[in-house]
Amino acid sequence: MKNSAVIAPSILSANFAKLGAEVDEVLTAGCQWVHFDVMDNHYVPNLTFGPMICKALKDYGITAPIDVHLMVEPVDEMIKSFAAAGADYISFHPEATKHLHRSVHLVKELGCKVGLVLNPATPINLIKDVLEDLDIILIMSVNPGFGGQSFIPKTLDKIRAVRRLIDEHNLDIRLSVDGGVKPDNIKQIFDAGADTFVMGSAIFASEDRAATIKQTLAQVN
Ligand SMILES: O=C(CO)[C@H](O)[C@H](O)COP(=O)(O)O
Ligand SMILES: [Fe+2]
Repeated sequence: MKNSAVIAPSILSANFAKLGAEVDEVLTAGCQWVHFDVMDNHYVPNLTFGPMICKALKDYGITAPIDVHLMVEPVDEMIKSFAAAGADYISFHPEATKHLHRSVHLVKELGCKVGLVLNPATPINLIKDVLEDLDIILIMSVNPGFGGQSFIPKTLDKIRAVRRLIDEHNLDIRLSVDGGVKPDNIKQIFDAGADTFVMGSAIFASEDRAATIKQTLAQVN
């Protein structure tokens, strides 16, 4: 069964020089989470920000859940650092750890909710053995590493398949979609079974962010 819809703005597309204010703005306009893209120039060919910025957002007073998307390899040290920095959800790519069960349980032992991320060409089979341990599954609808890419339509099949898997096992797992989500395709993604929507450029590059967020929320509620 689907959870209530959540919009998680990806700060990858925010203006880092005024990050706190940018995050306040999109939360006030109705977004519920903050999506935090961590890239290491190793697992993906790009470099972003680390746990210090996560802690800075918490210290600034952000109380919305922080949804950390680790695009790093290996994962365990960053899991520890982000748990200490106040992350609420920590998701990582299953192929970025040698010991998937151990890394999944590390997140849980540190008191965070845990997610696994499937790239467009990563088979769902890879997460089946730990399915019941998960709080969220993040389906990448672009190849990871950059904001502002176009949604890959074929990933709608994977969203439908993961929704079936969650429902068949009667599990309470959020199904999130990340990459190229926009007001003009979100309804399709929602209908395919997603309940959590990461949006970076569509929100932060919008000339009227509040209107874009309102228009987006109206389609998933
Ligand atoms: O994980 C990501 C990239 O690897 C980002 O979360 C994602 O691309 C969001 O940005 P946009 O909505 O602009 O596609
Ligand atoms: Fe992401």
